[in-house]
Amino acid sequence: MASALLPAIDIATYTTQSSGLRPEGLSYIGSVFTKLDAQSIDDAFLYLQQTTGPFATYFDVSSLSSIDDIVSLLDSGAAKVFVNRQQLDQLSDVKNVDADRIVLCISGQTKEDIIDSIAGTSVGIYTQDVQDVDLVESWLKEYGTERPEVYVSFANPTADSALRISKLSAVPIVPANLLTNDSKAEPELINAAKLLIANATSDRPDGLFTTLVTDERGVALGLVYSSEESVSESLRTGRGVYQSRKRGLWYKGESSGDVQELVRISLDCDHDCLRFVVRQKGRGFCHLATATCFGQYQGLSRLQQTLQSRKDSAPEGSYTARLFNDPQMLKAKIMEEANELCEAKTKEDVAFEAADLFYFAMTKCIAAGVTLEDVERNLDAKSVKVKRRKGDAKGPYAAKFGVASGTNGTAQTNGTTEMVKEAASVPKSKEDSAGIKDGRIQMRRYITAEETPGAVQEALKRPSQRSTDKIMGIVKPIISAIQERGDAAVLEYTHKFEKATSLTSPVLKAPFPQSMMQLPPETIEAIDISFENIRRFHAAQKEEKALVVETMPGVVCSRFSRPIERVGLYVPGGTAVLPSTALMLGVPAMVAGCKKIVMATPPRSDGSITPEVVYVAHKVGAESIVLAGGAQAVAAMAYGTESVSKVDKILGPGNQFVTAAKMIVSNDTTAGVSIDMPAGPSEVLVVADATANPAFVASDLLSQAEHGVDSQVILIAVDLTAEQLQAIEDELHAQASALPRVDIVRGAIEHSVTLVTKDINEAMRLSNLYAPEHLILQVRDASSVVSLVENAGSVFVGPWTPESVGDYSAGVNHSLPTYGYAKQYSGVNLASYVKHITSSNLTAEGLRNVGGAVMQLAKVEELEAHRRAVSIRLAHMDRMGALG
Ligand SMILES: NC(=O)c1ccc[n+]([C@@H]2O[C@H](COP(=O)([O-])OP(=O)(O)OC[C@H]3O[C@@H](n4cnc5c(N)ncnc54)[C@H](O)[C@@H]3O)[C@@H](O)[C@H]2O)c1
Ligand SMILES: N[C@H](CO)Cc1c[nH]c[nH+]1
Ligand SMILES: [Zn+2]
Repeated sequence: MASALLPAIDIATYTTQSSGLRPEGLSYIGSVFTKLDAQSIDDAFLYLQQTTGPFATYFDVSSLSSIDDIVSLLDSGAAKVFVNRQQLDQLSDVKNVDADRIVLCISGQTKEDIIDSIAGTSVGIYTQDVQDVDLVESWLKEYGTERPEVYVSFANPTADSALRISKLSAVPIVPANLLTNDSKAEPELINAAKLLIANATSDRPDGLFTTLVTDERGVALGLVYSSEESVSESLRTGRGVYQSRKRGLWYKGESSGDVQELVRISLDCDHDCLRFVVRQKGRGFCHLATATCFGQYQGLSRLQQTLQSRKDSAPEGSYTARLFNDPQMLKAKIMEEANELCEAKTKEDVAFEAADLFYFAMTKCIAAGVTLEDVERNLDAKSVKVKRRKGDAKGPYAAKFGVASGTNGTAQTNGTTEMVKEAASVPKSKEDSAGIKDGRIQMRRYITAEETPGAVQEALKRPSQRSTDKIMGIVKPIISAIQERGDAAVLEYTHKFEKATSLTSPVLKAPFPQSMMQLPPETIEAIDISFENIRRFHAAQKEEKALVVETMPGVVCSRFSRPIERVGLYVPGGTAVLPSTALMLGVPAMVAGCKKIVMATPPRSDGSITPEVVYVAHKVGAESIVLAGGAQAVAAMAYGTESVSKVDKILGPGNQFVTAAKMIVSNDTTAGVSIDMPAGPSEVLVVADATANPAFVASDLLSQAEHGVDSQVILIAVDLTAEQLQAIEDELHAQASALPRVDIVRGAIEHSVTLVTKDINEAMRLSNLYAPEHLILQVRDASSVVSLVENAGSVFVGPWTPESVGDYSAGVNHSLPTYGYAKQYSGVNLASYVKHITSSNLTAEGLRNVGGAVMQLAKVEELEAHRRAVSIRLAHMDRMGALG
């Protein structure tokens, strides 16, 4: 359906234009028109990206030179493009471009000119800057209605010329700044309501227009009548306003409160029925308090209504509410139902299983604030795509079900190395580099010289984390519960999250029973070797002597360190048990001389603790082990409970709940506790040049990718050829496929990237920008590159230094800042366990030397007692003749 009226806008300024229709007023009409040139094309793409809702945008692209830009506009959601003859011919060769999305710009204004111009085409026509409206009117009349859609813009737009064109079923294009929704506005403005219904017909004696009211999904809510006045009022107020045959002008919901927000007004195909699309508020449209005048909503609309009401306030025991509160369970149900739908054979079974899947999928949508209308808008946007995807199954699914996978084909489908090679060849475009075309475990690739700096920065973004607000919303009540109910609350959360329902005490006090640390001798040996290396490296960081400086004769300043008395060490245990983290946190605490070491780690579901962790706790002299994880463990150590000892500082990495809890307690002045740093999902960045061994590079990337799906690994390839890059990618795919945690790796690799740089300087600039937790240098003369490192948690130099030596046994610490915090934080080291105290010690001579400066500054700050503390002493010295 062509629009009854096209407001013309300038996309760069229409949101701020001072007169005429603003964005909301325009949205009621539903479509806008804009003329593009080479300068405004970027604005157009941005506009299409940002504009949601009922706008259909028509672009005059006749002055653009690139046909690719025009196709991209259509692909990005442009409703129609107005093109010149040459562009029309070029577009006819492009697949998937529907003729009804093209309008031909014609120059002449006589009927003969027009017949010539549109010969051989069936697209709409646009005649612009019309001066002689009579002429256009006459050929429009002559043509009748059996003609293509016609769009007309005017050299001097007036209400009269626009109305004349509209009445002949052509579409007037009128500048938005001349349109108004207020019938009482300035006379020089053109009333949009008049234009909208100029071409509407009424078959009723009272002249009212039959009006169908629907919701955004097109579900009929009821039938009413409109007049020019009611349409005008509706546009002015943005509400459903109609013409009641008994009561006159009817502002829907004025007395009942069941008002309607106006979305859009349009005409049907033969102009004898108006359609109002509205958002109904309150109980519903019908006076009988049902959603529609034909009864309650059915099907998906009904499901949406029910789910939304469950989300707003669920009755006790509601299954849907349980799903909202347990995303893992919802995920499991969606997978389960998708599988059952795939297995269903009969018509009945397919309908039954599809209904189940819709229910769980809609629950996911409502939980995320997504409506059916949003989903349908998405479907509509996809349906107008010009550049169609092939639609083959993605790698793992293709491999599992033995079907075609992606555009390049892969080893999974036919096993030919030729095709694998083709898939891995250096990409030319971003789309090629998406890394998702086949079943290979492969990072996205970017050649930095071919990208803008912004695109490279975007590629280096960490995977998005759950919103901080959401995490805080989960963690705060846990912390309050621990503060209020101590041990009982800790146990409750451990029962809930760790499923360790048999546990009756949240703490295990030292000495730990030997039976809890039974280990194979080779494990004991490995822990002992690592323990000793970590001890040595951290002991060497000890400041044995105080730092002493005489700043002026007789003025001696010194600084010495003291261990923090009580430390709480969090050892993660969610996706993997990490006894090595117990070593990394416990050994420096012991070396620093912390008097009380409290360790916390989530217990296993049978209530026991990993024996390796108990063994390490024993070796470092821990006072106790808290058998809890997450925010509850952090809160218990921050505030103390009946059995958990309160600590002064909490250290250790963890997931988002742990990190959020650490931040909250460290900001609570009543807790009196500090933290080490934000240490989240593991990361590694490998810089490799042509001297690097592809197998080594791949193994280092994978060693951090296997930590969790939220891990991220980056390869910066310095001036590598396509073959060298491919060798690394082949290794990565082959090694990853053989790993027990391949599914986790796949998740991590999905948001991991390779950047191909020209030289080592560019590589290091990007590495410093990213500030990785671990930086691996596998380049020629790697030691000399260390001088270029500005930001990194820990650096691994040369081919014989895999990152995992640092994770376990070399001696360096593996508890390191992630998420770019290496720009301002150090990893855990001995200094993390001590505080520094300074002291000053002055002789009488010293006070004479520095006293004048002190007294003068105290005077400036008007702090007389400060000044006197010096002057009294100096006077005393004078009296005593201390210095003569
Ligand atoms: N940066 C470093 O130095 C470093 C070192 C080692 C590990 N890590 C990282 O630490 C992280 C460890 O995370 P993890 O999950 O394996 O273990 P974790 O011990 O940090 O978290 C597990 C705990 O999270 C809590 N939890 C889980 N789901 C919850 C929910 N829905 N609501 C409230 N609490 C919930 C539970 O109490 C559970 O015990 C990984 O990302 C790993 O890469 C980082
Ligand atoms: N690489 C992790 C820190 O990001 C630490 C670790 C423990 N075990 C193995 N790795
Ligand atoms: Zn690791």
